[in-house]
Amino acid sequence: MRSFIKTFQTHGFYLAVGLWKYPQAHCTVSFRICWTPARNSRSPSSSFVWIGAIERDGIKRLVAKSERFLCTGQTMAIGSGEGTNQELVSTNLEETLPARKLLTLVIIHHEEKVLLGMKKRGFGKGYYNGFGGKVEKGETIEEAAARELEEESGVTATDMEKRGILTFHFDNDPVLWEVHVFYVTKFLGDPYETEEMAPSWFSVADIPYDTMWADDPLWYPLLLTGQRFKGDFFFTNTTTLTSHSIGVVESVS
Ligand SMILES: Nc1ncnc2c1[nH]c(=O)n2[C@H]1C[C@H](O)[C@@H](COP(=O)(O)OP(=O)(O)OP(=O)(O)O)O1
Repeated sequence: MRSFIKTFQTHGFYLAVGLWKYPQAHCTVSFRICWTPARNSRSPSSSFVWIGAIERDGIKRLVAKSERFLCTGQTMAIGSGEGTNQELVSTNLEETLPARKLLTLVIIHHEEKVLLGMKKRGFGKGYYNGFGGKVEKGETIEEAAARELEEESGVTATDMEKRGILTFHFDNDPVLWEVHVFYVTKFLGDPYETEEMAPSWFSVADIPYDTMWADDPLWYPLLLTGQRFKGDFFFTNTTTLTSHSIGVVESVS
């Protein structure tokens, strides 16, 4: 986290600005407060108080309106203000963040080979991919990853490790897809074809990127060489990758 708070005095007003950056959460929180000091305890000053904003994934939302307050010595009373903040979206921080759907993706790398499944139905049909799906209510991301792997390939992971977080942005869907990528080298059972996936082993040199999601060649090499990573991928028409950013990170949480 990076942060700063600064105060200024100008034309009889005080101004405080603060900024907190949370790079891992792609998030910046800022505020501005402007006030006039009380001249004495019987002569309260009034002013406008703060504007708060949160910026996430490049989208800035204002989350607090200006309010008038009265300040007498140590006592501050917040009253209804004349906020002129036209861009106000909500005073509830949670409501201002873009909605996210959580998904999992498990890649098995065993004896120099990678297990991929041909998706037989639904989203991504016709692509080879790892095994995974949506996190359901009441389960952790790790539980969802283990469940989806078993449901789609029939195998049980015994050394699952989270290695990456991929965020997918679609031009036709305001909801961001946050995919948590897990790496597995040990498992129980033999993979078999299920209703959703037909599994096959590929040597690393023969990974069929031509029949995979367009982002895959950008991060599989990181995954398969032991790195941790975070990336953002922007798609139009669901499958056309138009831009991306990806970085190696020390830890993924
Ligand atoms: N662009 C990209 N690259 C790599 N992997 C993925 C994407 N987009 C994705 O959605 N995925 C992954 C993430 C998930 O593992 C699957 C999609 O999950 P889905 O099959 O829709 O989820 P389920 O819960 O299994 O769905 P149901 O069919 O059961 O409704 O692809």
